[in-house]
Amino acid sequence: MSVTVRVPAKVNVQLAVGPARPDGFHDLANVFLAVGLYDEITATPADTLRVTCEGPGSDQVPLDHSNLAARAALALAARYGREPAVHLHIDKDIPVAGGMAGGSADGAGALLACDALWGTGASREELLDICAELGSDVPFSLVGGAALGTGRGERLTELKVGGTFHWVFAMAERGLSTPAVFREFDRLGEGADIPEPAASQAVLDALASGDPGALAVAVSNDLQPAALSLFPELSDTLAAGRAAGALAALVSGSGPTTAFLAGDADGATVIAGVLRASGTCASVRVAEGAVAGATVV
Ligand SMILES: C[C@@](CO)(OP(=O)(O)O)[C@H](O)COP(=O)(O)OP(=O)(O)OC[C@H]1O[C@@H](n2ccc(N)nc2=O)[C@H](O)[C@@H]1O
Ligand SMILES: Nc1ncnc2c1ncn2[C@@H]1O[C@H](COP(=O)(O)OP(=O)(O)O)[C@@H](O)[C@H]1O
Repeated sequence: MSVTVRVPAKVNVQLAVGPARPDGFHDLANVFLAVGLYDEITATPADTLRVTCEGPGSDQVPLDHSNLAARAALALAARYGREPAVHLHIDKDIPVAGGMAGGSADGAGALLACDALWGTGASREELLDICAELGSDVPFSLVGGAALGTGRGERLTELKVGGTFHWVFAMAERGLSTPAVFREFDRLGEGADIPEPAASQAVLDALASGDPGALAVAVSNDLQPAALSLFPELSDTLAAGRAAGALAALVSGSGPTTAFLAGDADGATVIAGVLRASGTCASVRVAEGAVAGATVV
């Protein structure tokens, strides 16, 4: 018997970053939107814990116990006093090290898959606790939809979404390390008075109304200058998407994936075509949001 779980990627429609905390993390006001690019995680009984991965970028995914899927299985097994005897296979479609929470998706997916396979019956709260131990973005991968993440992003408040938003994502030739982007944020802000992060009412209202024009003027990403500083070529991708008619163009989270908001599905197709022909990115995908979080299929 096997259990397969499908988990979406995310884009941050607001990412407000506070000063570095004593523990090295940053307080955030992180407005997540789950979008329809998916990893699938299949859990099958096995003699010992084993991870395999296929799909674009899978050669950059660790297959040892540092993999977030393996860490999720180990955490659940430890909590329920059982052996983590499971083969976790990741079918990857979320760009690796792309700022779209692919590793987090695999962590949340493996947790849900093992819970179902082992009949653990963990409560939603327990699963969310384990997710928060695994990483700041992992709880959102479980929940999906749209949510405001506070603290380091792990404390979630679900948000209303009043319509479908059409996105285009441009994948870069190489990845960016999330800790490196936060370090660059600190370096760029040295000596400045960085305010405590707060959710933007304009972003929350735009999500609730489902109006892409309103969302386009409200989106923001405090990590964008740091990502552009480490990866200046991303400015060309952003410019190409804007010229193609994107209502908004921004770096997704810590990058380097760039995200383009379209007015409708046809607009997204046009933007995707222009970006593909622009030579400013490695590949291009179209996806809608909000979509559901980790789901057993
Ligand atoms: C920036 C965001 C935006 O959603 O995601 P990505 O764009 O990378 O996917 C997240 O905050 C990333 O979350 P996640 O990838 O789970 O990060 P974690 O494993 O918890 O932390 C990795 C490292 O990022 C930095 N970090 C992360 C979260 C946070 N609030 N403050 C931080 O300073 C720390 O250096 C930490 O050691
Ligand atoms: N299951 C996983 N899938 C992808 N990367 C993983 C996974 N587990 C651990 N990692 C590590 O996490 C790093 C960040 O990857 P990822 O989560 O895809 O990007 P991001 O944090 O930018 O959204 C990778 O470079 C890789 O070393």
